[in-house]
Amino acid sequence: MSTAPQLVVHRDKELMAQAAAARLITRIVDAQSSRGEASVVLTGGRNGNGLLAALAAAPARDAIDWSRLDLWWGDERFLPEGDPDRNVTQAREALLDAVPLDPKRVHAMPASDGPHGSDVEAAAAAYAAELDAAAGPEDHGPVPAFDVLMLGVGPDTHVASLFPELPAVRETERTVVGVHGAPKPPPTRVTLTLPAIRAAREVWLLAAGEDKAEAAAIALSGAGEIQAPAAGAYGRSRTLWLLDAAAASQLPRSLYPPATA
Ligand SMILES: O=C(O)[C@H](O)[C@@H](O)[C@H](O)[C@H](O)COP(=O)(O)O
Repeated sequence: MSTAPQLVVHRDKELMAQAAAARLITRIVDAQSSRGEASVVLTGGRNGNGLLAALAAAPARDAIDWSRLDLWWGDERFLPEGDPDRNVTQAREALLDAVPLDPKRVHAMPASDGPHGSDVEAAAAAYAAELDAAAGPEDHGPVPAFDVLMLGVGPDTHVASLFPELPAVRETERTVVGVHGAPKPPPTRVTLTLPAIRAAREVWLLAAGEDKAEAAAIALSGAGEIQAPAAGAYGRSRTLWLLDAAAASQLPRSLYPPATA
């Protein structure tokens, strides 16, 4: 059952990142107060890392009990450990190295020089097994019901490493797959699939900047998920698009309230 997307439009990308960070703090604190822990899926890219940097700078940052937060990734560039282009490397620089996380709860996707070597399919299968092991009886399938799963939106409407028309976006069974020939470098990646994304309680799509305006308009206009993967990304109880005015500039005004501050 897909949840209709809710849109929030902010003045500019800086304010969008700050507001999204504040929203994430509240969501994590609420989950931790009701369940004793929280789980969040991070995304790579400028908007995703911008949110993490805003979170690092947020005055209320440490309302989060970092020791009871599980972090997962929606995708990862299949590069050696520590490569500056890996999403986990950039997340560490933006936030993770500044907060007292429990290392056992930071679930980075395998690197290309890890135990699976250059076998990206084996790396994907290992991450799928880790997700399955973390899922509980109350979850819906072999993936934890993440509290928030965040996705940057590419100019071609890709999310995670699910690119239009490529095999990964067509996957209906596996939760994690390898990607070859990604149009956004590097070409080899590991990614959650749409079934895994849809296990999340809430899916937040981040789109800021003029270069996202066409993608947002296409994805929110009823396009199919194979041609526009962002259109297929929705949560079990909430699907939230967080945009800035530039990224929302091609959307019908009827889709969202007047831009908030
Ligand atoms: O590994 C990646 O590159 C990201 O996970 C990717 O899905 C990203 O979120 C989008 O391409 C948007 O990136 P920008 O925010 O930089 O436009």
